[in-house]
Amino acid sequence: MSDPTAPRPFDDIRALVTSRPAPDADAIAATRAREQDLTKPAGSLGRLEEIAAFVAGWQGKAPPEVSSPTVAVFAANHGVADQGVSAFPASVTKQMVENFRKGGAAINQICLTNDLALRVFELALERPTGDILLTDAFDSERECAATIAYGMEAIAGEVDLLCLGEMGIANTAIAAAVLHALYGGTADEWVGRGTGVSDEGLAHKADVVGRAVARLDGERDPLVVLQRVGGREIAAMVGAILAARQQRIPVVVDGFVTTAAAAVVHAIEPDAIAHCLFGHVSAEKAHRAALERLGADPLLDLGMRLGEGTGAALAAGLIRAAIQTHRGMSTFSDAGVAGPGGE
Ligand SMILES: O=C(O)c1ccc[n+]([C@@H]2O[C@H](COP(=O)([O-])O)[C@@H](O)[C@H]2O)c1
Ligand SMILES: Cc1cc2nc[nH]c2cc1C
Repeated sequence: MSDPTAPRPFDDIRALVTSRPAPDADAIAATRAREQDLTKPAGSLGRLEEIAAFVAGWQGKAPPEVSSPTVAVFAANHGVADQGVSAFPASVTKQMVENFRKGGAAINQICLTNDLALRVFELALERPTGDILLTDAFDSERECAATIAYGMEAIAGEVDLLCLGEMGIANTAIAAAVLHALYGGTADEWVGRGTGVSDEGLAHKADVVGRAVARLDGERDPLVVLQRVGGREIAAMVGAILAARQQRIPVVVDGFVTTAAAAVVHAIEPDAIAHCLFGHVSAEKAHRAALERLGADPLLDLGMRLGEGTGAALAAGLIRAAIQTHRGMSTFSDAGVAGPGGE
């Protein structure tokens, strides 16, 4: 028998979603008005113009400003790696974290290119979550909620644009399980090659994910799905997305695995990811289908499938350009340039 007086940590998370702030309509209107006066034909910067208004709305600031953009990478290990669902051994997660710290990974170079701060969060790598084929990932609601709360640290200090990424061998199987549990269909539809499994490996991965999700008996509560077939980096990214919303910080989501975190939040309340931009569509097979479920239109499509926040960090360069053009360009009258139909 469950104790009806026991604390329900997921209720606190649901309450946080309910109390979310809305974008600032005045800041959006002021940004759109200035955009019309800048020395270019109206609309000619395309999506960059929408991005400037989007950032202004969440920041409640016109003109919008991005001076402390940050990439947060959450690293975790997964018991399901024991089932042979990745092309790489689980030890690579920790080794890549060391590589991030020494500056030798792709994400370090993209952060240098786009002048982004990098924060790496290690989530108990020596203690993988439960193997979802056999048991729940998190032992309890409390442990899952604590990991969500830990992810809220991503925005501590000065952060005005948050790019989210992850590192975790076997986590494309975990992301596929979460999406399969939330959206139904078949496991085949949601699994892809991740780090590069063979045809045979792909069929085995689909079998493992299908059987893991079958354990749920149709359970679709997003936080329960996260607890039972999710993982620590996905839980932490859920927390980061929720905390950023409370602080009105726009978020840039990375690839397939990060999108699974956004999908959990969206399944609680679709509007709760309204402050998120989607950096790219990954080459992981089911990423496009997941983005469609979220109504997301990714900024880039470069055939990347790395994770680490690389797609989000590349897109942050575009977002920086959107803000810089909006802030720095002259108006027609200041520059002495004739406006449409003018002298
Ligand atoms: O997010 C993506 O789009 C993505 C697609 C393929 C691979 N990954 C990365 O590769 C790792 C997971 O792949 P796997 O094959 O071990 O499940 C993990 O570290 C992810 O960051 C990430
Ligand atoms: C080498 C390597 C780097 C990664 N970065 C993100 N996921 C990764 C997986 C592997 C295997």
